[in-house]
Amino acid sequence: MYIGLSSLRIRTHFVIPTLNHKPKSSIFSLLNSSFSSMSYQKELVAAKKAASLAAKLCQKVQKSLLQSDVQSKLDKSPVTVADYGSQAVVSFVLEHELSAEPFSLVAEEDSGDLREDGAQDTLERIRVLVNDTIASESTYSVSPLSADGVLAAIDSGRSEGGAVGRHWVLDPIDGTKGFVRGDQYAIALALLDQGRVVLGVLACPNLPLAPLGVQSSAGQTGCLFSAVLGEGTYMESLDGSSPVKVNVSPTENSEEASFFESYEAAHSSFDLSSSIAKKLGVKAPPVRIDSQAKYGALSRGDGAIYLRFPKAGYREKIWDHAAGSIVVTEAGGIVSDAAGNPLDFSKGKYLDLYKGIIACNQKLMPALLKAIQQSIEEKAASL
Ligand SMILES: Nc1ncnc2c1ncn2[C@@H]1O[C@H](COP(=O)(O)O)[C@@H](O)[C@H]1OP(=O)(O)O
Ligand SMILES: [Mg+2]
Ligand SMILES: [Mg+2]
Ligand SMILES: [Mg+2]
Repeated sequence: MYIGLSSLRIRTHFVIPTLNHKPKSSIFSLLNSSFSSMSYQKELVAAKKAASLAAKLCQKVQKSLLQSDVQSKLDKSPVTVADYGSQAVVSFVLEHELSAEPFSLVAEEDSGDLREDGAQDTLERIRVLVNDTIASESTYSVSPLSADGVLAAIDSGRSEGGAVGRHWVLDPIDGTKGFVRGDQYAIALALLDQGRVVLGVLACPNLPLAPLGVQSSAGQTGCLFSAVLGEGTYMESLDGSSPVKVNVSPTENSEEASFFESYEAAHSSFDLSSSIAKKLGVKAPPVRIDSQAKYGALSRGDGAIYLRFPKAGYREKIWDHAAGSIVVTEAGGIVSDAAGNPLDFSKGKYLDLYKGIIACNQKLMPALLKAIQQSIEEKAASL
């Protein structure tokens, strides 16, 4: 159902919940029951193993990152040996663990630059990293990958995704700028089934296990979030601990709700988020961290709202939100575009959306959508 708010049509999640939120109408119930009767346990085990191993590789590289490890892509964004290595490891583990299933992977990186003249040293560094990481997993007794094997593993991420069949969706390092800075980043892996996210895993090697802002005595970092449709969201330590169920903040009071946004000012309009926060009466300053670690932190209630408004013309990719969105929705939250429309992961690599991406709990959503619309109108009027 939509309500008119000025010229914008706003989908009222709080009236008709998304498919993840036990909708009442019969068509939604039918759809949901057909998905929830499916088990994704084997896929979940494989995804957790793949993301954890890739996290090991990334942690090793981040500890001693060399200047030569970081390159620039055509769009000027950074890519490192760890982005490539992580993609190769995830691709290898998924194919190995799920060899009986058809395999389709939509992933951020491709091997184009690594096949150029002069990239041999970088490729060799990646090959050694990938083989060392795979060898550290005692259940794999496979011969080491050749350079061609590594290139092929990276390139198995070339699928376009879509609304038919199953597709894995991977960001091997989400938040590469944070990774290079020594800050937050995530390995984000999700599974689409008939265009819908049914499973998501987020490995966040630098995220404290204790809630942000709370000092734990041990100060342990490294979280693994996982979610399967209809089964809730769980967090465990990347070092191995029992998963605990997590939930988004239950707050109904927007004045006490803190919000997350990008660390990088180029990734999101801070002006717009500040205007929205002011309208909601938010008192706390924004919590700015890189990557989908924001979705993980939101899923366990560290903050209550996530705001992301990229510059006009920037197209969001599915691997930047697929895992994070199910981690939040299965923890009881809502993820939508700035007009309240659910994100549609069935259209290939890109998300078509209005203005940006927001997330919070169901009770805060109506006030948040209203504040966003007012702020957008005021900004347009001031131009
Ligand atoms: N100009 C941009 N605007 C918005 N997001 C961007 C931009 N350039 C890269 N990104 C992507 O934004 C995400 C991280 O943003 P943030 O930390 O702000 O949430 C990453 O997925 C990053 O890609 P990448 O996966 O290559 O790091
Ligand atoms: Mg990138
Ligand atoms: Mg990304
Ligand atoms: Mg990335």
